[in-house]
Order: sequence, then C-alpha cells, then structure tokens
Amino acid sequence: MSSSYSFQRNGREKKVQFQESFEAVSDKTNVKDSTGFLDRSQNSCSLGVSNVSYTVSERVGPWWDLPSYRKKWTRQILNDVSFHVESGQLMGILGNSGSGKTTLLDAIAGRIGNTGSLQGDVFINGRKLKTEQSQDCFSYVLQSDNLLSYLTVEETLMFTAQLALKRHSTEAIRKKVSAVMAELSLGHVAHCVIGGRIFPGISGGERRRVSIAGQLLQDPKVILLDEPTTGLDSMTANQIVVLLAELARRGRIVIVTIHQPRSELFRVFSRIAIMSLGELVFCGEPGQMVDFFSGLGYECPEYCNPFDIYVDLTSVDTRCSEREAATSSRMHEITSAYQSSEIYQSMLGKTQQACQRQDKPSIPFKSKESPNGMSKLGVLFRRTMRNLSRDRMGVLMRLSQNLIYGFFVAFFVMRLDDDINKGAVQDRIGIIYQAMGASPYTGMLNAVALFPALRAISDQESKDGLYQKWQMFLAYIFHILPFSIISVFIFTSFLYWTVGMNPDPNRFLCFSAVITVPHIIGELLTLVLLGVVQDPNMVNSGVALLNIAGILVGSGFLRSTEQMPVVFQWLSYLTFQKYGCELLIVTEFHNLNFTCTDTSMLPGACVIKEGNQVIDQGYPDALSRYTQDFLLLYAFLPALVLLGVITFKIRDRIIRR
Ligand SMILES: Nc1ncnc2c1ncn2[C@@H]1O[C@H](COP(=O)(O)OP(=O)(O)OP(=O)(O)O)[C@@H](O)[C@H]1O
Repeated sequence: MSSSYSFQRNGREKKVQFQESFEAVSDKTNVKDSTGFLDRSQNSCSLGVSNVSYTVSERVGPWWDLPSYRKKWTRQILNDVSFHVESGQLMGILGNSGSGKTTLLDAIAGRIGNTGSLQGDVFINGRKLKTEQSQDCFSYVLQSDNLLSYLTVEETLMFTAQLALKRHSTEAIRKKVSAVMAELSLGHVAHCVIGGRIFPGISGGERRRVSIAGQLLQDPKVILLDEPTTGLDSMTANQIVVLLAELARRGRIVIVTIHQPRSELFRVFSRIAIMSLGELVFCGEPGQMVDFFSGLGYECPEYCNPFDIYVDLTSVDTRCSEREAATSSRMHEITSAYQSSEIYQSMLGKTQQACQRQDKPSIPFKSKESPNGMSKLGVLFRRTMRNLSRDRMGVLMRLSQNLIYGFFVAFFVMRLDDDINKGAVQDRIGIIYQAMGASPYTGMLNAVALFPALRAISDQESKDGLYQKWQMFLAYIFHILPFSIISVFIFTSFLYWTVGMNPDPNRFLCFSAVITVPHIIGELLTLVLLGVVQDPNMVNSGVALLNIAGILVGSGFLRSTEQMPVVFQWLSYLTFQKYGCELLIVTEFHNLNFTCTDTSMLPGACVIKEGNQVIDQGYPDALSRYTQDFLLLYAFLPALVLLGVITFKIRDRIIRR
C-alpha cells in the first residue's frame, strides 16, 4: 500500500511517497479487537497536560571546587508544557538528548522524584489526576527491559498477571495472557526463554514486546513508553512503533518518546511533540507540523527525514557561545510562533472543553484486583525460585562455593592433632576463625551477583503498583534459605570430618547450625545495604569491612575480650561473631583432652591439658551462656530482615526513576 504527503519546498510542491506497512495501520480502522478486552465506545479517554513545569536546584560546581559548590542555581527542566491527546492516538515526543522527554513522561506518570518542584496539572477525561492516582491510571514502559532471564515469555506474563489480577481464575489469567501475546505477536515465542547476557534468548524487539505485554495485562487506557526503540535495528524499531499505533487504535492513548524515527513512520503518529530545553516547541498532527515549519520558512528538503530536520532546527547547539545564541534564538522564535498559532489555541480550547464537560466519564483506572500480601509473596517466591532453579551454573556455584573454600582449609590443615605441641589448640582456633570469617563473604558474593537484577525489576514493578519493594526482598530471602542451608551443610560435612574435629554427631550439628548463620547474615547484610546503596561494588566493600571489623572486635581471637578497651568490649556485643565464635569454641573444646609430648622440656609447655582450660581462659563462663549465645546469634536473622524491610521502604523514597 502507498500514500502520498505534500512537502513545500522552494515554493514548489513536491510529492514525497511514503510506502509503508504503517499504512496498514491507518487503513485498518475496522479491524476487530483480537483480545476482546476493550469496548472502544465505552473506553474513549482524553489526557490533558496543563502548564507542567519542573525545576531543580543544583550546585553550580563540583564538590572539589568549594566556592562554586556552595552556590546553587535553579534549573528549569520542563517549562510550561501543555498538550491534549485522545484515545486512539499515538503521540511521539521527539527532541535531542537532554531536552526533557523522559522528565515529561515521569511528570505525567507521577513518577518524578521529590528533588525538584513540580507545577501544573494532568487531566484525565477532564478530571484532575492526583499524584497517588497516577500509578493506577498509567502504564509506563521503561527504556530498559527488566525481565528474568530464565523464564519463558509465557511464564513471565503469567507471573505478572498473577501479581496484578489474582481474583481471576487461573484459566481466566491464562486466557488473558494468551490474548495479550496474540495482540503483541508473541505467540511463536511463548515457550522461549527471555535470555540474558551470557546465553541467548528471544530477540531485542521481542523483549520490548514482552515488556509492553506485561503492561497491557492490566488493560491500561494510557500507555507511556520511554524510548522503546533504543538499541533496536531500524526495521525492528519501525515494527515496534507500528505495533504501538495498533495498540492506540484499539482505544488507548499511547505516548512514546523516541530518538530519530524513520521518515516512513511519519503518518503512523497521530501527534508529534518536539521538545527542546524543556519547552514544547511544537505539538500537533504530522501534516500540521510540515505546514507549520514551512510557514516559518523552514522547509523540509527533498529526500530528508522531516523528524531529523525539525529536531535539528529546534535544538540548541552549545558547542560555542555564538552558535548557542543563534540556535537558542531560533528555538525561541519557533516556540513563540507555535504558541501564537491556531494549532496551539485549538489544543488549549480542547483541553478546556474537556474540563468543562458535564458528563465526564470517570478516570479510567487499570484493572486492579491484586492479591493480598501473602499471595503476592507466594507469587514472587515461586517466580524467583523458578528463575534460579533453571540457572544451572548459579545453583552449582551457590551450593559449591563454601565447599570449595572448605577444600582450601582442609588441604592446608590436613588432619587435626590432639598433641598440644603439634597445634592441637592453634589449628582448631584457626579453623573456627576461618569458618566464621569466610562464610559471610560467600553469602555476600551471592547477593551482589543475583540481587541487583531483581532489585531493578522490583523498582519498576513496585512503581507499576504490583507489589512493594520489601516484598521482593522477603521473597528473595525465602528462596535463598534452602540453598544457603544445604550449601553450608555440604561445607561443614566435608570440613568437620575431613580434618577430624570433635567426633560427636551432636557437636557436628551444632557446628553446622552456627556456621549457617554468618553465611546467611553475609547475604542479608548485603541485601540490607543494597536497599539504600545503589552501587553493588560499594556494598561489597562495606560488607567486607564490616565483617573484618566484626571478627576483630567480636571473635576474641586477635585480642581477648578482657584485654580490649571498654568501648570495644561493648561494641563486641553488637557483633554476631562474638556469639558465633564463643559457641564454636565451646562446641569444639568442651571436655576435649589433649596429649603432650614435650620434647623441649620448656617450663609450661604442657600446661594446657584440656579444652575446658581454653574456654576458661579466653571465654570465661561461655558454657553457661551456650543457649543464650545460640538465641542471640539467631536473633540477628530476624533483626536484619526487619532492617531490610525498613531500608526497602526507604528505597521507595530515594529512587527517582
Ligand atoms: N532531578 C533532576 N535533577 C537534576 N537534573 C535533572 C533531574 N531530572 C532531569 N534532569 C536533567 O534534565 C535534563 C533532561 O533530562 P531527560 O532525561 O528528561 O532528557 P531526555 O530528553 O529524556 O534525554 P535522553 O533522550 O538523552 O534520554 C537532563 O539534562 C537531566 O540531567
């Protein structure tokens, strides 16, 4: 199919042919909605954005330049942006990098951070939308796809649907997922895994469509997409935009920010908005855009992409002050021409009309039949568990990393001796030190490797209103518990019996039960910090330092607790290492008898004859505190879980996008 569009050039009218598949979109107005979700007549909706401005206060210079760092200036990120769009329309927001496209989407979706000051209103069906209603009204597809690599497309959507629409029966959810997959042409990859960096899966375009499908499950009437075509080849990018036009045509409002759309997409968009330096330089139909710029004397040369030409014309070139002044004045000239144009006035008129309508339909919220907190936790647990269980390498590493460390220790120590002069005490203390000191690191490594991807997903899904971030944190903890316990048990079973520690099965169980805690604490502490610190490397270092400090102060190995300054003695009570080391010392040394073959005949060489002497000297009364130490050691787990819930609640406030 083909169509034609007229460009004015040098006073002559030139016909430029746009032959495209997108034509199919505009021609197929009578195609039936395949999903049957939407009844267009009842779901028509209008979105008005009125005088939206956003300013942030920034420091003038970097922190190392103190005089300028102390000064602040106010930066206008969005300046008085207004437009109107109706259901059935696909609006493309264009503009050079940093022009404010994403900030505008965030402002509309109520996702803007609290770092700046936001003014203006968003109206849906003429009703002013409150910020807290935005989440239930808009679907927002981020620039990056946050999906779990080992799930199939169908599973991904099924889990999302279960999080959003629990009150539907499983069969109804399955039907809905199939319908959405059909709508987004994902049926042929339904059983393919999403894939990741290290193993292949579906294509980039298909991943984008899965992200969009995840949003469609809740039947949103307004979908916002931030650069959905970034990173895709030009053909796939076109297909995505054509698909979005299809979605819009089925009674939705679709607003998309986009870099460099191909000229063939010219007619696919119902509205084009061009932004520059936070201002809306133009907003109207594609045809109006060409007429508007031609009217100002900026005609699109033949064979050129009108999108590129108009975005270039309205961008400010900051490479040198002369260019900046010239391009800035041109941009302002175009903006004022637009604001005094009929297009702008008619758009303002439409917004006002919509606000004054007496028969305003209510705000079209997304389907919200979300399950209760426990059910959500269950879905999140099953999802993370299924994803991890398919990661063979991940599971193997998780289960074996403690064991590998055990190999090192066992190889180094070989067999413990009972002879006091052959390291009977020193070697045992060394093993306890290594087991207590190293197991938090393996936990930490797991969390740093696995959790940031889940955290990114929970950041997005919590903003979509599917659940809260701390619920993902809890689901993660529950799903690691069996792996952590088995992994430590494999490690202790090997180390304990290979090196020949106290051969009492009950003591072995106590040893394993104690070592499990620092391993889980290492992972929990990492998760707690990942709640508030974005950079996993910083968290890595933080947990490592805390662990080193804890073992120095708490273990009593480097310096006995009695010898430490009082402040450290007090601090030691806050370390899990204090309770863990004390427990392990008692477990190993209580009632243990040593031999002594004194070849040197030095006085005192055979003073220590029993393990109880070691306990009495280094950890007086530790035996009487055995149960208490166990309780206090295990108390660190719920305390850290609680702390994690708090940090993930704080995270809600500190994550901007
Ligand atoms: N909270 C904020 N504090 C400081 N600067 C901000 C804030 N939010 C946005 N900005 C700045 O505002 C400008 C516009 O950002 P935005 O991400 O909206 O641009 P964009 O047009 O989407 O760019 P791109 O196409 O490169 O993604 C950028 O210079 C960005 O650094």
